Amino acid sequence: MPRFAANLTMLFNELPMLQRFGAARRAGFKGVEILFPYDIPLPDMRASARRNRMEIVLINCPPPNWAGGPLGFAAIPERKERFRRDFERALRVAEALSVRHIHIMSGKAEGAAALDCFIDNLRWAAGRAPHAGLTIEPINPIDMPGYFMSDFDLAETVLDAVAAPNLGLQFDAYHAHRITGDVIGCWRRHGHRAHHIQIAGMPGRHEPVDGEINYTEFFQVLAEDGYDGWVSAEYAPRTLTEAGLRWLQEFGKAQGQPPQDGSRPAPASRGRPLRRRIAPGTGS
Ligand SMILES: O=C(O)C(=O)[C@H](O)CO
Ligand SMILES: [Mg+2]
Repeated sequence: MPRFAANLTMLFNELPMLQRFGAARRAGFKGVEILFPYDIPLPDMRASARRNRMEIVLINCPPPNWAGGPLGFAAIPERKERFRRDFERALRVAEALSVRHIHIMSGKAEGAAALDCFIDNLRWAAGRAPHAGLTIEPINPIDMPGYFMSDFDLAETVLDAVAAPNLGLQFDAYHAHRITGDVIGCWRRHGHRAHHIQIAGMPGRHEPVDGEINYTEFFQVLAEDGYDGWVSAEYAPRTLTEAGLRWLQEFGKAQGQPPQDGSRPAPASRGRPLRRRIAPGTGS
């Protein structure tokens, strides 16, 4: 049964960040994502998460600069040092907040050198923090032109090349729709690699209701596949967040029975909260 998380960078932004943890708990979420955890004192975030018994499920490395700035550095050969510095910072935050996944953003790049660089950086990160859950996420080229990690088959190539158990696919159904036009088909091809799921409606990236993506069917397929990881709401509320949360009650109940015949690939590891402090440079 999926557990639902709220992306606090996009939801409840009627409130200051530290008050959003409580609002998410009261709304029925069990966890949160924070794309920009770098400008809030860690003790305050840790206290707010603990007070509301909310797991921090995902943070970004680095925060996406939606104001037209860089969107990560992991696939940019001449920015390797910057990527590794960003990752060390993200790892410190993830350890301090017991975060389950660090989403590594590729940045804008293209070609074989970018692919080699991305694979090399991910191998380094997976070895630097073997107990950290790491994800890569295909992001559609309409919303993010030039972004390197823009395709699910490319993500599979990278995941196969890195072959690290703590590196998985971040399956954003909104991007899957914009890239392939077939969320269910994309899930059937790639979902067994998914360590984390995000959802949003189309058009407009609002609440996951109505619109072009059939989330009732998607959640039924997740139930049949026995997906037991997190599903995070990463959307822009049409009005106040609370006014658009009917879907959470609806989908929180929708459950099927996973097939007993093993006809679907076993779900990949879904990661776990990062608890062990890993001495710098030891990889252990
Ligand atoms: O853009 C998305 O869908 C993401 O999940 C990134 O982490 C934030 O840009
Ligand atoms: Mg996403």
